[in-house]
Amino acid sequence: MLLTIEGLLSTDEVAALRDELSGAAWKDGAETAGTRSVSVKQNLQLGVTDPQAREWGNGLLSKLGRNPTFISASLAEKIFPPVFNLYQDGGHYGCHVDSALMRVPQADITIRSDISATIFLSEPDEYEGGELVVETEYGAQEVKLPAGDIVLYPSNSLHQVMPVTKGQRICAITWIQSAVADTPARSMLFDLDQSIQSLSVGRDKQDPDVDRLIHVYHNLLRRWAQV
Ligand SMILES: O=C(O)CCC(=O)C(=O)O
Ligand SMILES: [Fe+2]
Repeated sequence: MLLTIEGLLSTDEVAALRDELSGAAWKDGAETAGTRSVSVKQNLQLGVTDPQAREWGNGLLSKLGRNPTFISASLAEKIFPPVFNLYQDGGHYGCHVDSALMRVPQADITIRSDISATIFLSEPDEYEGGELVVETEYGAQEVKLPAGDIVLYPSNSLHQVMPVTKGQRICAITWIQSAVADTPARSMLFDLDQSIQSLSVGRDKQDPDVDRLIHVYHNLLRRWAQV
């Protein structure tokens, strides 16, 4: 499931974050690449060990934690502290799948990456190239979203960031361990939840049909969730 959520951050929130990031001490992203992906990764990064990045990342985590679509789609159990990426001068990230297990530095936590997420912090007209290309069961999909939007995709999908040939592409990325690791199961739960939400509108609070669907939702979640 490849899902985009519009307006996770408002225009003002993006502007404030961009302002802070403009003075940040960016590091070579190759330092944090896995042994194989190091050969395909060319960007600048602000990692979890940077106290300021940690603080800005926490701001993003609280936005995610309050977004109903994100909550319903991800069923997040654990979220990796967001990392900030900057691509420029041909910077790119070649085709890869994300590492399955990610240890959170300075914390005794390991996260299994079920879902990968990119929060776009540059407007599409600020840079050329830089599309996030994700292989899906229906073929490759190119993603280049307005600043403040987020895309979620399964971490086991092959994906790449095309070279940024002009301007700068700044984004935040994170990985989510979901209570439901299986993508098709999680996707069905999301569809069911979305339908329950829209069917509930204008109906009695105790509508028996909506109630039955809610019971089905929870009983499927009980069957599939691992916590
Ligand atoms: O910048 C992006 O949109 C994704 C980057 C990526 O795939 C990664 O850092 O693993
Ligand atoms: Fe990736």
